[in-house]
Amino acid sequence: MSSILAHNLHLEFDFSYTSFPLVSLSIAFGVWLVWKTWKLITISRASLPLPPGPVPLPIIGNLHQMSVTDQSSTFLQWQEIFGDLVYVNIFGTPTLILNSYEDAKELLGVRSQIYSDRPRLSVAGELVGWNRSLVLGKFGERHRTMRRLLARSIGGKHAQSFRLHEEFAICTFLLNLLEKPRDLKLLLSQLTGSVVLDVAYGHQVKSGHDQLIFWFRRIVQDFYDATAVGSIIVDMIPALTYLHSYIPFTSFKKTVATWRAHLTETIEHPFSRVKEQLRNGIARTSYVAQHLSEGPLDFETEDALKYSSFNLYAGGMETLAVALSTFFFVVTKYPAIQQRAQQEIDNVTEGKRLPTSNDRERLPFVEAVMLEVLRWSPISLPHRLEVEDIYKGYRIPQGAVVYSHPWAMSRDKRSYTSPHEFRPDRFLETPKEPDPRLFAFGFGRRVRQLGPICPGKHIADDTLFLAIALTLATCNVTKRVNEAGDLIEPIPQYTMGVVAHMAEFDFEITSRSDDAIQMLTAAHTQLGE
Ligand code: HEM
Repeated sequence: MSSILAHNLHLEFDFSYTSFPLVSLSIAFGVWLVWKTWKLITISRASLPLPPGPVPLPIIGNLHQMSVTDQSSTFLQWQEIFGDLVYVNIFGTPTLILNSYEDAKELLGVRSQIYSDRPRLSVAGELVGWNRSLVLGKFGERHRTMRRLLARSIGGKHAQSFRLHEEFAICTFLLNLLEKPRDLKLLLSQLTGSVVLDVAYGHQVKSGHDQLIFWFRRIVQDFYDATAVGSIIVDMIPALTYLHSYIPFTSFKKTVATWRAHLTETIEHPFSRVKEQLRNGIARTSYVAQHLSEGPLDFETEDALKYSSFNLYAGGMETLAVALSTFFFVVTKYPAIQQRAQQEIDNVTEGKRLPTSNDRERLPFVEAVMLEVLRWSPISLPHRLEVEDIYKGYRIPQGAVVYSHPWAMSRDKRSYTSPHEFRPDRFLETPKEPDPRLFAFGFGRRVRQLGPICPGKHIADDTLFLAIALTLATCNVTKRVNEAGDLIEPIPQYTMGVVAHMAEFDFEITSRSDDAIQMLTAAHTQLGE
């Protein structure tokens, strides 16, 4: 046995010894081949064209062609000229606009591993501190930890444990709106702020002067200011970030310090309060309470929990409010749609109780109204490509900011007939037109939702449905009559910004019956404990 082994060893030695020059040669050839192939690939990659787009100017690129107030219209015009993939350069930052669902699904979904980072914002991110949050943080392990925590608490069926939170906030909203219809915008932001703060921290908003809502509104405003025109220059030329610290007495430094202090206060305070409530055994069900009560968390996990909880307000407050203001607009404008949906609800509840989420399957038209509302006013957040990519024969440079453009997807004639019409039946006919939830909540890895796709989409879906169903069940929304006695026809107008808002419009709201008010009041009292 041992001799066989020795023989074999000897043979092996012999073989390698005699062929040494040959082996070295083949290694050298292999290295040369790899180098040559790599060179060829990089040269051929570099020679690939960028996707088509408008001609840029030196230094500022296409900045001068971007509308500050109506970005979407500019994108739509470019789509007409250049097609679904449009490439622009904004002050040196390569930027790709994805106008079709298929391209967004492939790049941001299938290739999410390299397309899930967020653009760097020097002022709001690094200087103020938003870069530790979910929405502006670097895509990596910390981001994944946050997403795991969220998925385990508010993702999928877990979202159902917050339905009573949502009902309370909606009943409060409707009772207030019936008293002050002119305050729709304010009351909507109170409603949606209240839903997300209750989900995040178990905090019920009971008055218009809520301290937590005040803090959160303040940091959102700070964020908008920190990403406004002046700050964008710093974002484009990051070196300026460091310059600021050498310029003495600049008011900018003070402003940034104030923004930072606001952010810290808003992140720390509600989190500590839940901890205290847990110690005293009085914490309500919430995202933070659920995770903290599972036992002591290590430092990184607790920090991830803290930063992801504060992001729920930033992610959910305005988006929900925009969708609901679209709903109020369409029921004002299209009375026939309102009556048909009310009839459907009355058939199920017989007007004797309020509709709940359990009625959803028996309210297909109300569901279709909700889907059409989502289709009408979609939003998106930019992604950032981490390494160079090739797609459809085009080179997409590393660091490119990638925008999915959901307005183009929702108005795409290839997917929707008469896309500019508000027509809920499109989701009831056979074949059904595509469900807008496929793009309205963004793109990313769908499996276990670890990519940047909206983590609050189930909460949003539940809240939208409930708010729409409860409003239709208890209220009549009508056009206002002007002094000459004519009906004021609402016109759909959006003000574009980070999120597109429905411009204010005239409407009247009355309760459908005394019973409706009683049911709302009873639910509000019962749930507000
Ligand atoms: C109608 C309502 C809503 C819409 C249309 C919406 C839509 C979106 C979209 C398009 C994104 C960007 C996804 C991407 O990067 O591709 C997003 C992200 C996000 N949403 Fe929502 N959302 C809604 C409601 C909510 C709610 C209620 C919450 C919280 C409970 C929430 C929390 C978030 C957060 C935290 C992010 C950032 C995720 C990340 O960067 O990983 N959203 N949402």
